[in-house]
Amino acid sequence: MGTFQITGGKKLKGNIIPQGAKNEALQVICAVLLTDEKVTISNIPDIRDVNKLIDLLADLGVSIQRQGPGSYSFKADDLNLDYMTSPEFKEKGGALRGSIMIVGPLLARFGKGFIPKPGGDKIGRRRLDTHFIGFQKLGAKFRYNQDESFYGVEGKKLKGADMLLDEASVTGTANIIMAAVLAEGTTTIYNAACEPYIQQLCKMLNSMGANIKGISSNLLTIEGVKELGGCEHRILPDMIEIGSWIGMAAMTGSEITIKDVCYDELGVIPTMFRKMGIKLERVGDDIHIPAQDHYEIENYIDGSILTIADAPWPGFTPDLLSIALVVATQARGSVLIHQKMFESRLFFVDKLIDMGAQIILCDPHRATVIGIDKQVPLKATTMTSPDIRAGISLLIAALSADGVSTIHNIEQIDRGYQNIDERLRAIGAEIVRLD
Ligand SMILES: CC(=O)N[C@H]1[C@@H](OP(=O)(O)OP(=O)(O)OC[C@H]2O[C@@H](n3ccc(=O)[nH]c3=O)[C@H](O)[C@@H]2O)O[C@H](CO)[C@@H](O)[C@@H]1O
Ligand SMILES: C=C(OP(=O)(O)O)C(=O)O
Repeated sequence: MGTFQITGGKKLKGNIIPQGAKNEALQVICAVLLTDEKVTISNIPDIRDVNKLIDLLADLGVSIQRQGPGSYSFKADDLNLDYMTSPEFKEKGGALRGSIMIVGPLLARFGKGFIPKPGGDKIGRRRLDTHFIGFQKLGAKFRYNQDESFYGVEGKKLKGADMLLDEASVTGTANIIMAAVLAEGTTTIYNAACEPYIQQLCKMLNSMGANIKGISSNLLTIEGVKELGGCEHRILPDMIEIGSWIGMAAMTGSEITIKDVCYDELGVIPTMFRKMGIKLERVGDDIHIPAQDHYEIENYIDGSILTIADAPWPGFTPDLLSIALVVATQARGSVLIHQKMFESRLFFVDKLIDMGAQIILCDPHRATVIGIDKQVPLKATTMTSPDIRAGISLLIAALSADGVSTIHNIEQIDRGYQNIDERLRAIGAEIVRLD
């Protein structure tokens, strides 16, 4: 279990370049399985989850070449499908959430796809019904081995279908799209997720020869094609990292410029941080956050307390709620944080309370934060990162705190943040990685 030791209270200053988006990378890397031609993807983040997925594809027989930093070419022309029933796959395939998205492409191209129950954060129940109901609508047969928690779908000839998803699942939508692009006929997916990750996947698939319409809406129409070819694709900057750096700048009172953010793809994220009183300026395609001693949370027009709640895109992403929560602890004013999607993502507030934050955990989904307006800094402490976004939130708290904090289980942070200690040291943070 790795550990960070952080000496808090330092002002940070400088530029930070966001990594490529983790959740987009996991989708588009799975999409290389849809063709036997070469697919080159750039801006791939060098993080644990993505590297595990790349390893998994290599084990499946995809030839992978590193073209340069963050750039890989993939050629899925000689796959070993028997690997999917091997004990090794049953162990490795379940190590991350994103691996579930190999099932759609394998089903579409080879008529079968298997996966052990996928991992990812333990942040509440994370069902997979949407994925498998979608595959069944396309004509696949589903089976689930409860003893081994092993999922499988088979179907030699998928047929386009109309479907209304039971929920706008991000990975579920991606999986169904990747199955439908090679199905015979037309598929419509209503209540589709439309996060930038999904939009990027659809654009990539169209450049491979797919025919997807309605991109960026919740109604996708897909005309199946016989085969897909190679392409080149660049991953967007990670919007969750960008939000994390905005929060970090505000909490530590630092002046930071986040470079090349693809601002137009950020949806409500900048607005939400502005509602928390954080000044941020768009400069070209950068975000500049000036040093601020105070920031004040806005109330609603009628004077009532602001709620920050997650929702499927274009709503506020659940992956930034923990960060909004930690930022609120040092704001002037109060806010209700309502994590609607996941039921176990707010328990890390105990640690913030130990550090001196004023938070009332109303129930597993809601926490009221009474900001202390930086009158007293948080106190350093020892903590363990329960999940990726709680982990980064605790790290931000530690950077702002008075004294030396220790965070254990930093593998959770490394899952999604590339070289984080080195990048933060480059802008003045005092953070040491202990093994
Ligand atoms: C690898 C990857 O891409 N992971 C992301 C993906 O996970 P993932 O695709 O696994 O998450 P889903 O979108 O399927 O669902 C997330 C949770 O929200 C609930 N739900 C979902 C949609 C909805 O309309 N109502 C609802 O309540 C689900 O029941 C589930 O508990 O999307 C999540 C939601 O943005 C993000 O937190 C994850 O970072
Ligand atoms: C919950 C997340 O990731 P995963 O779906 O991989 O667990 C996340 O990125 O915040």
